[in-house]
Amino acid sequence: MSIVINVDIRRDDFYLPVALTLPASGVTALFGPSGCGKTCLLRALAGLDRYPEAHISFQQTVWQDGRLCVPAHLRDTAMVFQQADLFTHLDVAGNLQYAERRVPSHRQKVPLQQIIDKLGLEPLLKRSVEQLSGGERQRVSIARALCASPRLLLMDEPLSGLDRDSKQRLLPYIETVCREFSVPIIYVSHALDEVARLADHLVLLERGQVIADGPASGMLTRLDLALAHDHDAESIIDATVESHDAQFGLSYLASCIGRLTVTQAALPVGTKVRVGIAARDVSITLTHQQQTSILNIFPGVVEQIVEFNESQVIVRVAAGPQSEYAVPLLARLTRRSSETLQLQPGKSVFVQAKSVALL
Ligand SMILES: Nc1ncnc2c1ncn2[C@@H]1O[C@H](COP(=O)(O)OP(=O)(O)OP(=O)(O)O)[C@@H](O)[C@H]1O
Repeated sequence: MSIVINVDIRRDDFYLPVALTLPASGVTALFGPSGCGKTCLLRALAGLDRYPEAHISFQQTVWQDGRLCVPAHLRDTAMVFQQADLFTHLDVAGNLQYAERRVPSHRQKVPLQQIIDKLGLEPLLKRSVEQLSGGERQRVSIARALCASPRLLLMDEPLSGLDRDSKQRLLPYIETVCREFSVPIIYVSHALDEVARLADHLVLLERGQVIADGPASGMLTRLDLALAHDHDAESIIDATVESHDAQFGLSYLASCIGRLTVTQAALPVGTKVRVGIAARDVSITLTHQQQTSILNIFPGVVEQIVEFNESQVIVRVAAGPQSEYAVPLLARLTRRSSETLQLQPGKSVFVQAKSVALL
């Protein structure tokens, strides 16, 4: 099941050739700097802008094949923009009901109450739009988009107008939408922290060019891409809450590289989470250290080493139980340490993560 996009985007002197096959599940982030063409690509997918000779299909449905073009309102997509465009003359409930009424009768509707419950909107239903905070408005916008029972949700920097706290509060709701309603999301952003938290698949754009695309954990740690060279570069790991240790204020997570230890999280056992490990917080040893304060230590094998600056290198290690090194992790070390340990591709090592953060 995939989304196929073949389109040459032309806007005055801007040109972006796109040939992508994306998964029709999970969150796919379109990531890149301002002006690289993220919104243009999203609009082409939504059918808001048309380009001749394009081929766009969603699962088995062809949305455009050259001149044959399904108009935007028949593509079963819904959009959430940077600024919530809610009807100000209606209260929150009115906005949701309006969207729900517009779903064509042949389409299966997502029950409105389910959307209200999952997005925690019950206390806001009678509020006028003007009485909502920025974060609440965006939450209502997401709910309204869901009321349209879309097969694909398109989000254009939905968090960029919000402060840090509002953003942190809204992010879990976006995950909820994708998981609980099984709606794939195409998510435009130029914020690396949002992408690390949300994306399953990542499309990297630079001005007028699709640089690369692939599963997010691999893309964030590819040493030939700029993301791994960012000062705040991190590796991501999907995990499940396994148990809590109240005595020490810790939580233990099951992941495919082994058991992770994090600061105790108020999450039920079984909750799916994602953790981030900053490259600057990872060190490498040749033997499994026993007498150390570090709790997160995993075996791995060095895949690649590149220069970060004149004194530091970035090492990409495939970590996990031997014979199935599954997860790429980045470590930023001094060049001197790398030479002292004689690190080279293929060498077996242990990665030690000083800090593992729930995203
Ligand atoms: N309607 C238009 N007419 C002419 N040029 C346009 C039009 N829309 C976009 N462009 C140009 O296309 C390029 C890509 O724009 P786009 O909005 O897709 O970038 P973006 O990556 O979404 O940027 P941002 O993160 O700032 O929103 C830019 O150079 C922009 O000026």
